[in-house]
Amino acid sequence: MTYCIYCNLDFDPRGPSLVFNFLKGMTLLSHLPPPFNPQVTGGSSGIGKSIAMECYRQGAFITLVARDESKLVQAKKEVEKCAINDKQVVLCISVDVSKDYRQVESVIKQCQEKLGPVDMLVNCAGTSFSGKFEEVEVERFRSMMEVNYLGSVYPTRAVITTMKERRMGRILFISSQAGQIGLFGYTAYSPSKFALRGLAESLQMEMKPYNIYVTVAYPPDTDTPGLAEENRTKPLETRLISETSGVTQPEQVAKIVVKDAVQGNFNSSVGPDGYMLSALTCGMSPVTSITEGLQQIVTMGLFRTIALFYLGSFDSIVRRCMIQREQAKAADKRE
Ligand SMILES: NC(=O)C1=CN([C@@H]2O[C@H](COP(=O)(O)OP(=O)(O)OC[C@H]3O[C@@H](n4cnc5c(N)ncnc54)[C@H](OP(=O)(O)O)[C@@H]3O)[C@@H](O)[C@H]2O)C=CC1
Ligand SMILES: CCCCCCCCCCCCCCCC(=O)[C@@H](N)CO
Repeated sequence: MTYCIYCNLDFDPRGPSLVFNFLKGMTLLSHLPPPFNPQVTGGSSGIGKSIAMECYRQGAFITLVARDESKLVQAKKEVEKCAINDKQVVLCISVDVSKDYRQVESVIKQCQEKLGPVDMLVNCAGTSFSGKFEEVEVERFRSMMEVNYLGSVYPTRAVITTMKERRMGRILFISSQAGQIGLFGYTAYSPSKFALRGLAESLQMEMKPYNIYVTVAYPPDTDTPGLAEENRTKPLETRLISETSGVTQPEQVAKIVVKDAVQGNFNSSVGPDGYMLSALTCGMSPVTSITEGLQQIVTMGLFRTIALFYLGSFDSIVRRCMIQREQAKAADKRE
């Protein structure tokens, strides 16, 4: 038995029976009240910029974090156009979120002094790369983990203490559908996005009693400068497989993920494929509403059946591309 400092009662930290905890785990959440003060890493481009604009439209104070100062200044102007009152401010910080933790911590501290405590951290700084495993430079495996994984750990670590003290906060991680399934061409990228899920699940279990809610978003291909860059090296197989989920607009992704983060939902998915993937890969991830839990239970078998068809078609794409390449090679030799 342990003595509880909050309620002055002798109590057992394991709590009551599993059945009771099952119901308690799904307690309804309180929304983050506006105006909130989000810090958006990767806020100078693509999905991050759209998220900043979406928050600004809801009356938020924003901090944009990225490396390139000219892109930050341009994004600040675009975000400011979405203002709904004249008290709102956009602050820009130029820092590499993946390299030096001390530096990340110090700039975040400075900006909290100016704008007050961050109550929502959006980890969107990231980069993608696709290519065949044996053709990906070895250094790339490390840089992906640095930017996409450590680049989310560092800012989170820098804001969490204040959030815990204030008993309030939201942490949003932008993973990807490629963080739910491993696909041809994503041997360097996918693991860095899967890693965010492990981080998010562990962090959520630690933070829940402090009223801090963690959200992981899994967008499909989204029309951004980052995607255009990735498409320059994308293998045919990766392109054909990704087409299954189509291309979304960053504004649509932003609307969905901001709503989910404000509500405190753990999973945030975009589109019907995204919904199926999230239900199918829910595993032991936290559940944030009774409806969500029931939907997962009821749909699991059906979605796995559908998934087997998808997997079959992906394998067939890979096989056909290989045959096509070998035939082209043989024809080249004959000439
Ligand atoms: N577009 C897509 O199809 C999808 C994207 N995602 C994920 O969403 C996130 C955003 O993607 P997208 O909008 O396409 O990307 P963009 O390339 O358009 O934008 C990336 C942003 O991150 C910043 N950034 C990159 N590296 C660092 C760094 N080391 N330190 C600080 N800031 C950095 C960039 O600014 P700067 O270079 O100046 O630092 C820029 O603001 C990524 O994590 C990506 O993996 C997920 C699913 C689909
Ligand atoms: C029931 C089962 C349903 C299965 C649906 C499967 C759909 C697979 C499509 C995967 C698309 C991967 C997008 C990666 C986006 C990304 O992160 C990069 N573009 C970043 O730039």
